[in-house]
Amino acid sequence: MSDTKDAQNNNNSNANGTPTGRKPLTVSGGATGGTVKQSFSHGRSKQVVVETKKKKRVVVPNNNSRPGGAPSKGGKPMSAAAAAARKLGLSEEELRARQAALSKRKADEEKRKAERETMEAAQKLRNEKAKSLDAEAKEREEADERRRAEEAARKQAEIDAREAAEKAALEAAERKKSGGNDSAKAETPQQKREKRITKPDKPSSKPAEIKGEGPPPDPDTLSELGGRIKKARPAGEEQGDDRNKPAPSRRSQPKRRQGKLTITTALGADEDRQRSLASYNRAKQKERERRMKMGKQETEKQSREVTVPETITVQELANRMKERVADVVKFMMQQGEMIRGIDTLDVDTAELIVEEFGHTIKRVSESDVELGLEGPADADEDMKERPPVVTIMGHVDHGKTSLLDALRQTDVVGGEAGGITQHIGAYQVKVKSGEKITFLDTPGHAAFSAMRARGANITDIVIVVVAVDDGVMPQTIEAIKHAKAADVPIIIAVNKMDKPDADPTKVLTELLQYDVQVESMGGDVQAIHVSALKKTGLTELTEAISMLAEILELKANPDREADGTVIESKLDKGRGPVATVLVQRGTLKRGDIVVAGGQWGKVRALVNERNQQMDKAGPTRPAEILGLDGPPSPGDQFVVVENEARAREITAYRQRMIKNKAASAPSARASLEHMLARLKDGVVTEQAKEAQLVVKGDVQGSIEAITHSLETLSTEEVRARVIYGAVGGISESDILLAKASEAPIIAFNVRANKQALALAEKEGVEIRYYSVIYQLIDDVKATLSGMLAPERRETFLGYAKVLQVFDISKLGKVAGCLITEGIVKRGCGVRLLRDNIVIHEGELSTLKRFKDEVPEVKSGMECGMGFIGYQDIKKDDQIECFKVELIERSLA
Ligand SMILES: Nc1nc2c(ncn2[C@@H]2O[C@H](COP(=O)(O)OP(=O)(O)OP(=O)(O)O)[C@@H](O)[C@H]2O)c(=O)[nH]1
Repeated sequence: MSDTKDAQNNNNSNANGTPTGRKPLTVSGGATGGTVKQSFSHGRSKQVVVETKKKKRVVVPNNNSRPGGAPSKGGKPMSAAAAAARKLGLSEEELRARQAALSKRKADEEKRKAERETMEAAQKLRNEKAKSLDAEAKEREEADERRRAEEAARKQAEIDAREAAEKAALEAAERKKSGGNDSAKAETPQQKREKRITKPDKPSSKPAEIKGEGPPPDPDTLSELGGRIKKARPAGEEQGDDRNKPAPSRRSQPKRRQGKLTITTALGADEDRQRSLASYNRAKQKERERRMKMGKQETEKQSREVTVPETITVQELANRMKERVADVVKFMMQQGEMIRGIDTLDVDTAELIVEEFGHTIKRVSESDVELGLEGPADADEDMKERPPVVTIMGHVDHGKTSLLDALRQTDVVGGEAGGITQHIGAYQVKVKSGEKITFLDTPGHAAFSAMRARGANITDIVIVVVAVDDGVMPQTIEAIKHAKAADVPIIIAVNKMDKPDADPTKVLTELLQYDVQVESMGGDVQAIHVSALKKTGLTELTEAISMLAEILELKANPDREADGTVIESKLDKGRGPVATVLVQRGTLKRGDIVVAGGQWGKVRALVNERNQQMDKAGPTRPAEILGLDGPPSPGDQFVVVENEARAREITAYRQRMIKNKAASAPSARASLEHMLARLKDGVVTEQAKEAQLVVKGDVQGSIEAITHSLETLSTEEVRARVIYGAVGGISESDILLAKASEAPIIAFNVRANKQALALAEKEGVEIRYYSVIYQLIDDVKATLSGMLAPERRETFLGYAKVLQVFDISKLGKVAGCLITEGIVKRGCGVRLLRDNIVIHEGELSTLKRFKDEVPEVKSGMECGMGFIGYQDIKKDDQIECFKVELIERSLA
């Protein structure tokens, strides 16, 4: 390896002649090459090519040698840059590059700095701008606050000034009254000032006047005006009246500068403001009171014509006057009357109030709502023929129902449409001649007489059915009376003519007694012999009806709003309230708004006796109507009205009337008049016992019949009263009502629903079910009999004479007696007689023979007798002993 070293040494000396002690590094790159002879053992050698790689040179600062160690060309002196570069151990280019880089960096830094400064300046500018905006907003706010405060103060000043004016005016008036003209002349300057201040018409200018004219108000005036005149100043300032503007007070000046009005300053620090707002409220209140007092004089107030019925609530009256209820109540309080909004006023009191509030009253009757309900009368030319309405009456079992059934079958339409299927209280048949007849299907029992009477009133013809075998009976006579009272012509139907030995002449002769003279006997009453069973004489009967109808010239105007009468009503489970009505005038149409008694509704459906839907029903057409809000009462009038509002108004009035009637009913019984009447009749004045009942029935007619029958059961001692009677099944509300009144429920052909049953069981309400009216009446009769006070029957037992009176510590006074007559029994009734005068009546407490209590003591024996709660027994007193029995009574 020594060869290699040599070669290197050669290379070193060749490249650089300077003795550096180490091999100089060459700048010029690239590999330098050469060959070396390499000797091996055994004398062998080899030429080896040596390649030298250029290495990176490490620059030592104080090393002056250049890379490669080459001196400058030609030995010329180096430039300053070169020297510097050399000094740094860099080439001139490197130095220049380095310097350029340095100067570039410096320039960049300066540029960035400049940018930063610009941005900072812009930010600063923005901040300043925002600050100034904030300040402006603040200023604006402060200005607004100030304006508001000044406005409030100005308003306050106006109010104060007005008050002062009123006061001054009042005082002036008083002075005028008391002192006449002299006092007016002797007006003090202060009064004059006050007058000026309170000029009423220009309130806005008043504060200015206060300051602008005359001397400042003296302290007395200020105190009279509540010291508020001073506050008018800000208003004057606002108006720009600077002439007499006082120098702003020191107090107010800094406040303005303080800027924004805070809650603290408003509530605490600013006493002026607080006082001002409070007094503003007071002034407002005063103003209201003044308006209330001087309501009549208010020029802007509208005077109204107030419609007032006989009674009106305070609330309603206030509404109609367009006044506040509180004002009306206040006014009445001033009159010494404490009333509330819900209280009812009579028309005279209402008039007083109405006039006080500056209105005029128009007195009306409450029933005026019904005015014009029936519509105008029909003109003759509008009248058209209508079918007759026929009612069948007669005595029980004379064949009314059978005859109605037979007549129903005469209907020629019936065959085609399946016949009359519904029992709806009224139906129309078309007889062979093509004429129509409407029959009212009224039951014949006496209990239904009230309904029958109504039937007679709406009917054109009455058919009195008399069974040929039975003749004229009480209800036959009643039927004739009803028909005559209603001035309705009669047709006599002598029924059961199929019976053997039928003698109609006997019946017709009998009728003469009741002022019914048939044609065959020279009268004008038609008598037809019929057999409902055999269906004979029916054509003759319908012909007689048609003939009579022709004579009666029955007409009605079909082209108008319908009205008529309710024949029957019920609460149908599926269909709701259903009313059978008979149209008497006009034509009832589906969709019409109908008022029927206290109920109203829109006719949802019209159904005929064949259960067919109809679009309309003309005069004397019976129809069931659906859509009412409740079942009306039989006999109620129905009428078609123009709109729902009218319907509501009328029904509300009618319901009120019904309620009033119900409310006044019990008090009428307990009235003085009633009591006097009873005394006159020699009736005992003891309060009658009352059996209260809740009646639920299938149809309204049954309810009426039951109520009527029960009323007839009542005596002076006991009375049955139906507190509630309604159509429909028994509901929970019925049970609750019955429970509240401790009344049993009478269910006629109706049942209770599941919930009602459970409730009845829970509440212990008794429900009695009936389907026969007689049974119901008998049951109630038995109940009433039970309520009758039992008869007290007294039986004489014996007499005892007091021989001696003992005072026994535990028993009190005990009389040692001798039984002079009859027998004395333990616990019997006793009367203590002294000189034949009854001084005590009571019961025996003890009856002893010697020391033992005994059940009885007979005549001639001695015994000890003590009285319950009575001690005043004396020697020689007589004791009458008697037995009392209570005997049950029953209604006749
Ligand atoms: N022989 C005969 N019996 C008749 C005739 N009409 C009715 N009856 C019978 O008389 C009885 C009573 O008949 P109804 O039609 O129920 O008599 P009503 O007047 O309607 O009876 P109430 O509804 O209870 O008032 C029944 O048994 C009928 O069969 C008739 O023309 N001839």
